[in-house]
Amino acid sequence: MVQLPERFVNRIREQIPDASALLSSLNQPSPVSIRLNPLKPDSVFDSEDRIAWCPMGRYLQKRPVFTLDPLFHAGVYYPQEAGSMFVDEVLRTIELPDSPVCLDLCAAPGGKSTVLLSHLSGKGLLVANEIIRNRALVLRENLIKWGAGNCIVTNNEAADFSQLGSVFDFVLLDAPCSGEGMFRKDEQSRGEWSEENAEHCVVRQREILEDIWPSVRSGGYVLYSTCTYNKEENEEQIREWIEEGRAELVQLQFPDEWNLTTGTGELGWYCYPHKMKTEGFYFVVLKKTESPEVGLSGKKTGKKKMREEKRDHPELIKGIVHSEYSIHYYREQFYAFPTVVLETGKLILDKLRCLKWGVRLGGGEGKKFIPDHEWGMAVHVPADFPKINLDEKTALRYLKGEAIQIDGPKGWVLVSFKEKVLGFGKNLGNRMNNYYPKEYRIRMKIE
Ligand SMILES: C[S@@+](CC[C@H](N)C(=O)[O-])C[C@H]1O[C@@H](n2cnc3c(N)ncnc32)[C@H](O)[C@@H]1O
Repeated sequence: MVQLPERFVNRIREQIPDASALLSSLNQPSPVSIRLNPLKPDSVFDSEDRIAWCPMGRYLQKRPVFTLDPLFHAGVYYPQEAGSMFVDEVLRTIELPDSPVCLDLCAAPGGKSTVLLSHLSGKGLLVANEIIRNRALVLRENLIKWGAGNCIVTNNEAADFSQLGSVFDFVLLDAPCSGEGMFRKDEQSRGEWSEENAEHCVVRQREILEDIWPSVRSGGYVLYSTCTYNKEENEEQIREWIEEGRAELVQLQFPDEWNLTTGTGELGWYCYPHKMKTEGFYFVVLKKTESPEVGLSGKKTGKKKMREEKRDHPELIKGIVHSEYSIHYYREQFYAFPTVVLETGKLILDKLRCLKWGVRLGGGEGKKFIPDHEWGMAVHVPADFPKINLDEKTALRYLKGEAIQIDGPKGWVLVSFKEKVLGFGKNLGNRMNNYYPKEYRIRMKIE
């Protein structure tokens, strides 16, 4: 086992009274937990223990091989560390408008974005952003699986958002950090830790917070979180914001039996693994008191404007009767986007680098229209195609990208497992062409 860094151990001994208990908990096995998707309800894991602060959260007795479970690929649940699920409890506590515009600024791989989308339950809009492109692609994959249509995925820097004006009612800033809270779950993170890196994180977090601040509307909320115990990256990071009157601290209260620990000066909350069945996690909620708000910037972005074109809707799309979504055509693809937040959606499409915008329905003229995988997975814009339910073994073969034989109607079909959609296929009669995206295919050997 990789040793805990000595300087970390020394600091923890100075920082917290029950340091020995914390340090020895880091050599225990990590709890395994998942969060169910309320948009794709299923009774799987019904008998497992519940997580007190997150109604959809479950502790599992042992770690399954998630890759080999078709329900995981269908977006029925997301494996997530239980401390991170406090985002759910916070969202239930604060008051947001009816159709809130939310941002998850450092979102990949997407765990907390799926909490936000579950909470929004189709209302408002979530912009899930990730600065590193490859990670942003993983984020997109996970959010496509989750199935919510009221979502945009962007690949931008925090400062880019200021072009939108003070548009966000809620910003989640799950900051890149020194990762001490992951020392148990991910041993490698012990080797990557250094004091210099932690100092570097402090500077970077500060810049991100400063850069995103103008994008929060006055009266809006910022949930700041990290997975580290280092108070310089946590309470010390936001103290100034409060002292300077830029924000006020949102007072949260939790039942004593949950065993959360307050940060110094009661600034925020810690999940400590020796006191709770979680990894290390810190969170604090700020309410922006500063005004005036920032207006839309007319600054040239260098990004080519996305021009919407008029096109007749192919037969397959005409079938969608959905008053809450409107259909748009950009660069040879049809998209469905929630109408109440369309203006914001178009603004984001113009100014930022979007990797996902509402629900991509597909493209191609007339009979040659090819439905997009994203449409198949979406719950808010249901795709009305015949469903072919597969057994587990065949479902895994489909997820590996194999051509399979099915007994069903010819043409486009939705392939499912236990009634949960996995993707599209085109049944030719003697075999079905597999339209499961190449980049998402299972590469693992299946016995
Ligand atoms: C703690 S992880 C996010 C985990 C994610 N919120 C979740 O729940 O799955 C922090 C993310 O911030 C991204 N990041 C790093 N530097 C950044 C920057 N300067 N601005 C915005 N995001 C950054 C990292 O690439 C990383 O994906």
